[in-house]
Amino acid sequence: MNKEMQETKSKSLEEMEVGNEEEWKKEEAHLSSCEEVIQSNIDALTVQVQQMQVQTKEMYDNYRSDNPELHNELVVGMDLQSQAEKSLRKNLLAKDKPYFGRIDYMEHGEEKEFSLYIGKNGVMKSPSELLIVDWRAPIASVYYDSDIGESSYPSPLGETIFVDLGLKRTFEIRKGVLKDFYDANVIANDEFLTKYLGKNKEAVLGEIIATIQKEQNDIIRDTPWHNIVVQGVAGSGKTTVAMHRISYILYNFKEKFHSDEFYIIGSNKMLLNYITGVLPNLDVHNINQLTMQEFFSGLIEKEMSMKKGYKMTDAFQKSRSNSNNEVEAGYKRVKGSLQLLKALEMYLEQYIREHIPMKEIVYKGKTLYTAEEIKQSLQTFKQYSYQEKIDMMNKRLLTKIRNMNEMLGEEKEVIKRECKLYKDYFGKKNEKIDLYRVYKDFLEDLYVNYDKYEAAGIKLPNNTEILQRLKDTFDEKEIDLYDLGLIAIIKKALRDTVDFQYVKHIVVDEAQDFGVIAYGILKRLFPDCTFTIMGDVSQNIHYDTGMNDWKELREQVFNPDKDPFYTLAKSYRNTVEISNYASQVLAKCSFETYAIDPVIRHGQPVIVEKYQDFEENIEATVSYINKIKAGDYDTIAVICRTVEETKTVYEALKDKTEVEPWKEDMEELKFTNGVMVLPIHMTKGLEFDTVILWNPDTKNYDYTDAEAKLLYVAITRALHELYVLCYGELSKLLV
Ligand SMILES: Nc1ncnc2c1ncn2[C@@H]1O[C@H](COP(=O)(O)OP(=O)(O)OP(=O)(O)O)[C@@H](O)[C@H]1O
Repeated sequence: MNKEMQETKSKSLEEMEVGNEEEWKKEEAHLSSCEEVIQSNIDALTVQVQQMQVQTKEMYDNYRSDNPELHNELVVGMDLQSQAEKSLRKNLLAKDKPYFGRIDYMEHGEEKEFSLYIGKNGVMKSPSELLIVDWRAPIASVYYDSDIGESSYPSPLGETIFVDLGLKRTFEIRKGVLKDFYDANVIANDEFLTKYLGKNKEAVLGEIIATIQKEQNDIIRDTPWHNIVVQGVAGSGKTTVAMHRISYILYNFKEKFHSDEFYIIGSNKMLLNYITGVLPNLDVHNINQLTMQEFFSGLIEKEMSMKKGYKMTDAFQKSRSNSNNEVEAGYKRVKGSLQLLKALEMYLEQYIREHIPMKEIVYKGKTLYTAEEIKQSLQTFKQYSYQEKIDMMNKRLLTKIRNMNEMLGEEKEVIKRECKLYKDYFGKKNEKIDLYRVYKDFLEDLYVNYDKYEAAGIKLPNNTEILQRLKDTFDEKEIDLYDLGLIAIIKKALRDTVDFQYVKHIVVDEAQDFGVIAYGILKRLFPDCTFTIMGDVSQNIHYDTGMNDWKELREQVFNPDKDPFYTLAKSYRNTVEISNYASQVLAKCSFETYAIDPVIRHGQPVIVEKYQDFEENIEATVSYINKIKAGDYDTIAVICRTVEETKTVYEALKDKTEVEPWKEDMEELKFTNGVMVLPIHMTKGLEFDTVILWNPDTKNYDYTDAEAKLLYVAITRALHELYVLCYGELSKLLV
């Protein structure tokens, strides 16, 4: 929809909705009374904060570490100051747009109707009187969950409170002026959403607090005490919902969850920057955001020194995502499979058994430990690493030796000497375990002793070429994120467990792109951490390694009885025309797909054009880009199949029209307004006003499930317009 259409649309809505002049006046009066309160809060808090800053400075200047009273005063003073600053910040944020929603409701059994205004931030009129309720508060759930009539919400104490919802109103307020409002019983949901979705796209993910839908609200407000897995079609709001969920959790569970214990994991930096850009707006600060590769390598930081000469491989740089070569495909599948993790765990158990002496310890004629007791002790220290086990067992043994010698009345010197003899009995303190070496040995063992793993029920491919490829790749010092994750497993099992205690919640976006093994590894490394997993198996761009269904993750990594699985079918991003075009691609696949239910928002038809050759295709691309730029849209992507093709197209375009500069290291790319020429895998999770799909011909996209997933990703990046410009024979997936 162009700007003109948008304006006509909102005008007609205004006419429909603002019939009731009296209501309009009341709302205007309410808004200005709120604004007055907010302004007076701001004035009072500004003074308060200034005074507190002076007091805190004084306390600092007079601080003496030997005066505990002064210390306490300083701590309390700083706490009060930060609360006042926070309050001031909230009021300042509320100034231009104090609220977006209102609910009128009556609790069952009560006679009084309450009217609550809901905003991005809660604002108090006085210490005991609420002016605006925060969207994350339990009662605000009613706004998102229900239409007019019966509804309920969970009280902070966990009981369900039933209410009758009499009014649900959404406001449009700009710079403190009421522009419009809509009542839920008057305007159809899709029509209402269309107003929000027709807008141009900035190169940042937006917040949706005014229009969160019930099925999204359920996910946002689900407890952080268990894991959740969300399958949502392209554009169904997975990423947006995940960011709002973080905000919700940090607001409602502040005692238990702190932002620095939260991790957002994504597939590349550009995506991470794009999605986390919304967080400050949602009152979330100091969250960790990392690619999976960075996350794993951070856990084995010391080992990561490049002096070892290992280089990271990028599946896309090297080859196309689907593999015709059986060994290559098999290799990728093993890399992503839980079986490899199980095999490593079996190897590590064996390693520990072989390295810790298990035989009876007889000392001065007396048995200090039977072999069985040693075995049992190891069992007791199960959650500890090999090194920690050794240290604890050595300590226990030394105590026994010391006690025995003391009982025998030995001299101190003798006892010292005896203890020295046994101090490393179970193994050395700070054993220098080379984690890479252990991993290398494991891969060798897998190759040589395949039968042993098979006998233990571990299902590895019975193909020596694949096992050889596993070991050779690592020998050639090529390493990927799964290797890093497995090395982290070795670190936790053999060296120390302390580095693995500070992660409370992990959110993974585009989760389908990682093999299920990545989640197995994370769960083993952080057993007490919970996960929010967001993905769409139809968008798995690492076909052989990533996940093409959720079964294994749900059943083998998580607990399907405890950890809920959600599906999101409504798609908010694309016009109906683009969404239908994407659905047709999925319909050609053999895998089970999830139905897409687009919000009814129409745009221009998808344009599919055929050209003679590369040059003509470039000319057409330039001409469309110029036309689009002259119009209303700000973000444009030319999406190519591979990195090499992207570079060629970029080189051909750059002198003919303005495009974002090329980056050899794609991790340095930043999502900006303007024209970006990108390979498909870099567009994951992003959205653009307009997409030009570059040459989707039969050579670029075979008629396979893997290629269909790639095309589906590319097509669904477009919000308003899609141009398919091809000079080869159009891929069979698109006809
Ligand atoms: N309830 C909503 N109200 C308004 N806009 C919404 C709503 N939910 C999602 N959107 C919009 O839909 C678009 C897609 O959202 P998002 O990127 O979170 O989807 P996604 O499921 O992660 O997509 P993909 O899997 O294709 O990357 C965004 O522009 C987002 O603002």
